[in-house]
Amino acid sequence: MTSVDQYNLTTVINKEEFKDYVFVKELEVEGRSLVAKKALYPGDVVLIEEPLIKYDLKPTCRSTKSPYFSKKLWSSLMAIVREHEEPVEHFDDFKKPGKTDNEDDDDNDSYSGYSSEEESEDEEEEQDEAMADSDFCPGVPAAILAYLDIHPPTHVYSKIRPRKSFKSDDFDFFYYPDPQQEPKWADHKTYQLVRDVVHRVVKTEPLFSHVDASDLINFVLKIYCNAHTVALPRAREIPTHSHKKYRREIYKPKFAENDTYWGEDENELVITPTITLLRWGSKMAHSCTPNLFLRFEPVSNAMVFTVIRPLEVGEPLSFSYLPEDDLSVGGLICGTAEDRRNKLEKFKFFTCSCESCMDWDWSRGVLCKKCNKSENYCNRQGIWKCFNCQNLNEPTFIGDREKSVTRVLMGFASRIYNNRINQSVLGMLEPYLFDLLNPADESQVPVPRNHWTYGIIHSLLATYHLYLFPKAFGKGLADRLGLFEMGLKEALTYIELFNGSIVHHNNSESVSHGNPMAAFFAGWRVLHIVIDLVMETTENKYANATYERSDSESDSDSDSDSDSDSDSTEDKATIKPKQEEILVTKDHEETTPAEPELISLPQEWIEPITKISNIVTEEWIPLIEQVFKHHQSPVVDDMRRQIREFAERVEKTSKLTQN
Ligand SMILES: C[S@@+](CC[C@H](N)C(=O)[O-])C[C@H]1O[C@@H](n2cnc3c(N)ncnc32)[C@H](O)[C@@H]1O
Repeated sequence: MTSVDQYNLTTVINKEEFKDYVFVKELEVEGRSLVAKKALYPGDVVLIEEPLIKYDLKPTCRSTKSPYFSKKLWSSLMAIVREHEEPVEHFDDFKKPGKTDNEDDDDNDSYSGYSSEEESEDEEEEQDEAMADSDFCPGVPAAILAYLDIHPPTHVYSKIRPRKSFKSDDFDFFYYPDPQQEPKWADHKTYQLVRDVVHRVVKTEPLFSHVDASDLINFVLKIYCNAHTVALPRAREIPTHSHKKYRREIYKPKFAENDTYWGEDENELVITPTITLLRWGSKMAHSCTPNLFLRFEPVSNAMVFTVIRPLEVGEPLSFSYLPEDDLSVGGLICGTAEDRRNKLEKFKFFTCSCESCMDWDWSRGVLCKKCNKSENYCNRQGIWKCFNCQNLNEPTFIGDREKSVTRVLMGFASRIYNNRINQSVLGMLEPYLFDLLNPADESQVPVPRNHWTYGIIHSLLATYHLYLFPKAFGKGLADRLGLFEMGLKEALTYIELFNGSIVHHNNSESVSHGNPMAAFFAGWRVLHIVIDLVMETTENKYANATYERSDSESDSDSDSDSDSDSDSTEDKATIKPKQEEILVTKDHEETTPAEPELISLPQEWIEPITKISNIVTEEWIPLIEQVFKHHQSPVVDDMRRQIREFAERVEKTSKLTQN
């Protein structure tokens, strides 16, 4: 074991704690890694580090961040990479319920009820996007462009001042697959792609004529093996209702000082992906159930690594190299262990041997053909076993069915959460998702309860019933159709499934921990919709209202108000809450909403909402409070405050109903 102060610590901001908390150790499988020097506890911040290099993954103009960017060069780099890479499957390809992969979808318009003009514009947009992003685009072009920051082409752009000057050995500290050391890498497809692309770029692009091809190949490989992708928020939209507005008012000044990269409300953020390479952050092993949580703070320009579960002396520190979001297959939330391993082998050059990958794949429970329970799991060797009847039999669902369910779900999720939902997708969503759970075609296997896709189906259904449908067709109609009750039960199913990861597996056969932070942030997507709905529904928004009437209005309009149609009524008439009763203006323009008059929740909502509230307050809040106890985040503080207000509101309004 070696002390970290034997090495260069210039990029480390919390040097004292870092030296006190970790050692460098050569591990048998993971190689050089950081291990705990003393017992560590949730909330301990082991490393705060500035990146050695940071650049845009998708540069769009010449800027201080991308001084060598030009549209021509970028298109040329993208075209070279695409020429060398294999075509990839995209998830946005929908088929109707009951249709097989090979059937034509030419009656799509009559099914969705939308014009073909609108449809074809969407298709064009999608094709553009599919062209723009592929497995190695824009990753490889962006890394190649970033290399010019380190080795500037002085012969062409003598006027561009380098952003930062690098020492000749700055990049020696990073692992990369080197075929000269280990000949097996010469056959790795990603290695071959990078090698061929770089040779072509150096040969054909004048800006790269001074570049040593093998140094650039190594640099791109070091980026792939060691760098982090950080999604920074770029712009924020105006909040829509007073509760959100109030939240934003208190949140805005803090946000300007400090920020985290996973954002507050994905629907309101435009994200710009940034690549960062950290000298020490890159020395931690990967785990699919990591013991550290990683976030970026733009103001201090630093990555922060926080402990999320207790670590014993000598235990390796780990974080996830894989995406933690709920949109990427092969990340911590979506996909199977096999998907994760394939991704790590392709992009990170290793076969994962973390505790989760050595365990049974608990995210992939499929139906046992013998006992018909979704308790059949697979191990690393591809052996299936039923944990209910112990049978080692051939399971159902895996193969084409699993692939097509995955493709459909990720297609919907990507459209919904990237704000690319049109009316055609909106029309398909519910029948499609219901069909996955109860297929009209009896030869199709329903999605099993213990398969990861079951949770995603419920998150999408909850989003549809609680948010998308009411937004498109009105809350009154959603209420009359009982969609809120349905959506709340779906939200509960989703949150209960994630709670399994928050408190980790208690199955006696399991050796792996869960993914509490990833589960918390993915769960938030649905939780915040539930919170907004409950807060809005339990406030009497007409309590302090005045009724203003314009002269032109006829008397017959006056009786048109009813609870269930409140949205449309609000549009037509002029019922306005009194401004001064909503916002109490204080000396320094600080605004506080007036105490709302509370109204009861509908009786049928109470059970699912109370269960959701109990889970998040008893399990999630203590976890978040521990993890952020030494290093606060305004984004998480705000989430926590919202959860507390929600729990209080649920308690108060459930009593109202009981009275
Ligand atoms: C970012 S580097 C980690 C530091 C590296 N060991 C070094 O010496 O610089 C990633 C490499 O560490 C090893 N590694 C990290 N996590 C691993 C895991 N869970 N299973 C197997 N190898 C792992 C792999 O060799 C991988 O390519």
